[in-house]
Amino acid sequence: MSLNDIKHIALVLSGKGGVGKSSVTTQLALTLSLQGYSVGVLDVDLTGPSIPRFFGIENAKVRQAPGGWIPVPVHDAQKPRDEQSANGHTTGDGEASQPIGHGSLHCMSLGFLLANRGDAVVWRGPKKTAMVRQFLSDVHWGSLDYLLIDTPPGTSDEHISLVETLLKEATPEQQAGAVIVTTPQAISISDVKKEINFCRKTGVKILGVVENMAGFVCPNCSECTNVFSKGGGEVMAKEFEVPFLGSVPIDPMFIRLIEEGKRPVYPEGTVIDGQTMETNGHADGVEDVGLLVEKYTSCSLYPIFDGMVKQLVGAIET
Ligand SMILES: Nc1ncnc2c1ncn2[C@@H]1O[C@H](COP(=O)(O)OP(=O)(O)OP(=O)(O)O)[C@@H](O)[C@H]1O
Ligand code: SF4
Repeated sequence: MSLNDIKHIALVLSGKGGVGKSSVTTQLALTLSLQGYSVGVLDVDLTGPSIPRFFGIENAKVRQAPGGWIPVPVHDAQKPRDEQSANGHTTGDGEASQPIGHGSLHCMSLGFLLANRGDAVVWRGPKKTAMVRQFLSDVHWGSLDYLLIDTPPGTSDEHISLVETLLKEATPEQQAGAVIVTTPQAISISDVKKEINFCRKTGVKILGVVENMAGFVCPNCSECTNVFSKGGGEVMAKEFEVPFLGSVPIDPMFIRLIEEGKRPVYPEGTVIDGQTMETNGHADGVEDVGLLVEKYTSCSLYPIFDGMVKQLVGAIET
């Protein structure tokens, strides 16, 4: 089975669309890999598979091997985790880790297989469930520390059967639990209450709640203004006795990071601003991993996710 060599599998859930579930999945995955873990991202958000776009690999082609699909590499490991000193990449309390090496990051998404982006939206429940089952059995992930699964937003019966399908394929030891993403607006908060009930009904452990789009980071002075009331996620997490993982503001730089996410294709040895671009060949041609990591770690959201990931890893691995 393709999930055999995966240590921990975590779901990313949201009660409604557009709250930043895919963004949070992308950032958790990038941060985990920058902390040295080998990571896979499975995008089963069949209503709008956006993860390939967020990683800048939407034109990648999935390779078919004799028993299944080969996931698309976002980047390969630069330095295996066991070569990093135990605390060597931590700069101190509250400071983000310095990425002195990183683990591998691979992605599989329905988006790679659809000829037409709107195709999956009109599928009926059983077809979606069959597709998810195939994703779980036919992708060659190899050995992974973490597999993050970006799920479709909602708590309908269809979602319950989808999550049940996911859980059936993983052993209880592999099932780390779910991260719930919300925004500070009341409607989204009430949706997250449904999501908590959903997890309790399906037997999924809740790893914690992330409050996304809590405030706006000014691109001129980096001041963070709370556009909507902030803190609802934390209050609600307390009320339901689930961990609160943190608040993430809107940072326009993150949007640029995605819009400019398409990695330029440099011929070997191209020099830009006095720097020779490093290249490595992948399914989508040649990609510049250094640029992706550099852009990501310079965004104001990176230290927030760095702290969040340490909290999550602590909760999962202890
Ligand atoms: N913290 C943030 N700062 C800046 N932009 C953000 C942030 N979070 C999300 N966005 C932007 O908001 C938009 C919606 O985010 P995203 O696609 O992650 O939401 P979603 O909940 O996965 O949506 P869907 O349900 O459609 O899959 C994206 O364009 C994303 O770039
Ligand atoms: S936060 Fe300050 S610098 Fe930024 S837009 Fe507002 S007034 Fe201008």
